[in-house]
Amino acid sequence: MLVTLEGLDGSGKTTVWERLRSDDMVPDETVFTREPTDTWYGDAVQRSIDDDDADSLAELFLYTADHAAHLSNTVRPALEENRLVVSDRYSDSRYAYQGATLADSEMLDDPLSYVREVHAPWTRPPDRTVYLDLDPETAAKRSGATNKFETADYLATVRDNYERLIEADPERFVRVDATADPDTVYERVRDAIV
Ligand SMILES: Nc1ncnc2c1ncn2[C@@H]1O[C@H](COP(=O)(O)OP(=O)(O)O)[C@@H](O)[C@H]1O
Ligand SMILES: Cc1cn([C@H]2C[C@H](O)[C@@H](COP(=O)(O)OP(=O)(O)O)O2)c(=O)[nH]c1=O
Repeated sequence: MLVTLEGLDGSGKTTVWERLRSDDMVPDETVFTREPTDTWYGDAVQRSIDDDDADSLAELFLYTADHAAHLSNTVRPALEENRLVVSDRYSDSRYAYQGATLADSEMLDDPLSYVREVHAPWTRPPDRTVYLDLDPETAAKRSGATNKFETADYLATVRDNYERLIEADPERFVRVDATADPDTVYERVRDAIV
């Protein structure tokens, strides 16, 4: 089973993901992974994140290349062995974030749909997605605004995009209130996974 953790920067995904790794209730053979990945593809993505002037379309394809390699090298092999895979960010991050960065593009009427279409023929959708729901102001504050994506204005558009994704696929998503205290958030996420 493939479970993904999604939400705005600062919503607490990595905090939960780290804690799940040492939880006895989570099967030992679980694969914990993330996007951007810790590979040279992920390094290329990181360079783009750090470049305030990066071309938005080029950036989409860097993230998408990283996703393709992540699927073939990590996610699909683990699923073939019937292992639980827990990914800190995955395809919905692209739909929500690049859907927002491309919002001003004159070439695309509906960037979110375009990014989904680019993935559709070859991606492997998650079986369950835990969405850590947080308002953009708190998200920007918690994340420390360390990169170009972490402003409340931009994150508001990203959040609207996540809402569109949830509306289109309500069965897959489990919404968790990320303003709750860390222990409560953690228990709700774990209950959604095991
Ligand atoms: N439930 C919570 N309440 C308050 N602060 C939190 C909570 N969960 C995480 N944090 C803090 O918010 C910041 C961002 O958390 P992090 O797990 O890195 O988020 P993300 O991976 O979603 O960007 C960290 O300083 C973390 O300690
Ligand atoms: C995976 C992914 C991340 N991002 C963005 C979100 C983050 O601002 C940045 C780095 O992701 P990440 O390291 O997960 O940041 P955080 O822990 O703060 O949530 O990349 C995208 O824009 N598209 C994507 O497909």
